Amino acid sequence: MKLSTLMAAVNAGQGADDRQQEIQEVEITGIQYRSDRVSPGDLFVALPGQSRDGHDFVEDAAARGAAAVVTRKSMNLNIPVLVVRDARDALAKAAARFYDHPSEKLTLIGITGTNGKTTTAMLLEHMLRRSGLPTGMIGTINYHYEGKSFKSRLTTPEASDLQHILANMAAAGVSHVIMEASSHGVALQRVAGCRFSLGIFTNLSQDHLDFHGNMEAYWEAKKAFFTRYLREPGSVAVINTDDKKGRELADILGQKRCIRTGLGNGSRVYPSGLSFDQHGIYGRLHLQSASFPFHSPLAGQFNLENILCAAAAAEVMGIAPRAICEAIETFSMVPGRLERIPNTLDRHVFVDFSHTPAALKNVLLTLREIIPGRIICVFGCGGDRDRGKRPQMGEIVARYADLAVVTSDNPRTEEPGDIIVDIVKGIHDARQLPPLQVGPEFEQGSFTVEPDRKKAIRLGIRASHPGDAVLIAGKGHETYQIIGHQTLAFDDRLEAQQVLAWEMDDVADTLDH
Ligand SMILES: CC(=O)N[C@H]1[C@@H](OP(=O)(O)OP(=O)(O)OC[C@H]2O[C@@H](n3ccc(=O)[nH]c3=O)[C@H](O)[C@@H]2O)O[C@H](CO)[C@@H](O)[C@@H]1O[C@H](C)C(=O)N[C@@H](C)C(=O)N[C@H](CCC(=O)O)C(=O)O
Ligand SMILES: Nc1ncnc2c1ncn2[C@@H]1O[C@H](COP(=O)(O)OP(=O)(O)OP(=O)(O)O)[C@@H](O)[C@H]1O
Ligand SMILES: N[C@H](CCC[C@H](N)C(=O)O)C(=O)O
Repeated sequence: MKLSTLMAAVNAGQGADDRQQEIQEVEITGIQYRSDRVSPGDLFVALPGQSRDGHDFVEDAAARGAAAVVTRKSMNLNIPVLVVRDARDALAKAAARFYDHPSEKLTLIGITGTNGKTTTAMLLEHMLRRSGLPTGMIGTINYHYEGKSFKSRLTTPEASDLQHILANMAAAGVSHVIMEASSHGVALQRVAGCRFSLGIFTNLSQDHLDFHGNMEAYWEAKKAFFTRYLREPGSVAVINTDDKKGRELADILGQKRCIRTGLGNGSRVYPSGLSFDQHGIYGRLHLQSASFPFHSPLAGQFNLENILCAAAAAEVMGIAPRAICEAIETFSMVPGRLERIPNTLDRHVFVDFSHTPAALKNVLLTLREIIPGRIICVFGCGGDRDRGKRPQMGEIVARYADLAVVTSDNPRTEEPGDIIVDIVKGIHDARQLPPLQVGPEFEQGSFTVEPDRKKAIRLGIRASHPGDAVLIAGKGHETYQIIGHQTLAFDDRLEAQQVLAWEMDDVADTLDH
């Protein structure tokens, strides 16, 4: 593509360069925002970063063969320099133009909210797929379409990666794409350049304040997805109005543009006759055009909210209510979300991606309702992330679990012990216990600290009795642990399986003797 075409798309001025005609003719063969990934012929867009500035990598990009660069200030280089006011906006617009606006060839559905995005997205995908629609998905666990699956580095990919993925999906014949729109994805304009047909809001609670600074800014980012990016005529918002901020959002968007879901008055998609047990959720689902009985193998009130959002969206996409209810019945699990680790020891061992206070509380309350025995929670909090969550999560576990093992999540560049101290403070506040006691066994107050996650999982499972639940929270589907700058192989599910296998062997040995 000619550079002139992209210049028009991003509305760029030309910095310190008078070779006007020559520049317009430059051929661009790709778009890149990381200098170390530049190939000859690429347009390099220098983004402002949190720790560094893309401007510092412009020369690196040029040395690797970039054909032109987009910057926020004029620079002296021997390749064209296009100056823009907003480099993130330019990246998104240039990529959308370069890949020929793929979102306009697709029905694009964006899901935002603190918790429940992946679950709702996968449920909706299941509903559309069962009805024969060629569907793609972009989210935290991976992105996939037409039998192909790719690792996700981010929940919402950077704008140029996103446009590239969408273009590949459109070229492969995908008609509907469901994507998770994280608050970073909105605030950093990764989704600019996308045309959305439908947006879903699940809920808002504390997370990511390391990035947004305060709840108001976090809320603004979520809201902006609907007010800034869901603006096409005919586009629809599905909103969980059992959530307080959901109600606020529905009021802002107005009756015509949104479908309210939930138990509350005024919901257009709602359940009745509900019951919950170990085998899931039962009831009747009232969609806009019809109602049918349903059973979902998923557990808990929070998953009911995800089901209502996905069902309302599927109906807007033209799926028949009966088919929606049948799809709910056959959707049993999202990897790493209340994923049960099977065993013959009568222990209910679950791995769950709850890494926010609200998620942890909901999951613990759900387990309390469906599990007869005690609840043992093995958990930590991520390093280099919202510190305010830590004492809150400690307090929640102190209140809603019977035993706890406080351990490391992904410490990243923080000292694991410092993160644990923040968590334990919340436990003390809730239980008014004496100062932290570190030890291999459970101390008074029924919690212990074991920074090594492998050992912590072992401790948690070994402390359980038949009928008890062990919730290993925080890392869900993750197959790694980030310690310092290293990403090491680690999977809560495999660790739990190994401990359970040893325990089962011990039982077998005891029976043999
Ligand atoms: C907080 C955040 O989102 N940071 C993103 C940001 O990184 P940054 O500001 O730290 O970048 P930086 O390292 O300072 O570098 C500045 C610029 O120089 C460029 N650079 C840097 C080094 C180099 O050698 N060459 C080069 O060109 C970088 O590409 C970047 O454009 O810009 C980078 C490039 O665009 C992103 O990859 C990076 O995401 C990081 C990896 C990240 O972990 N983000 C997480 C927090 C995130 O976005 N999560 C959300 C939320 C998920 C949820 O809801 O739970 C997600 O959507 O995944
Ligand atoms: N609707 C919900 N409300 C509150 N908690 C939820 C809800 N749905 C799921 N959870 C909890 O949040 C965890 C993460 O769920 P899910 O992956 O669906 O959310 P997400 O928004 O995609 O998360 P992330 O943004 O971190 O990728 C689950 O393991 C569960 O504990
Ligand atoms: N997308 C989220 C996932 C957090 C998962 C948790 N295991 C952690 O590392 O804090 C983040 O990067 O903040």
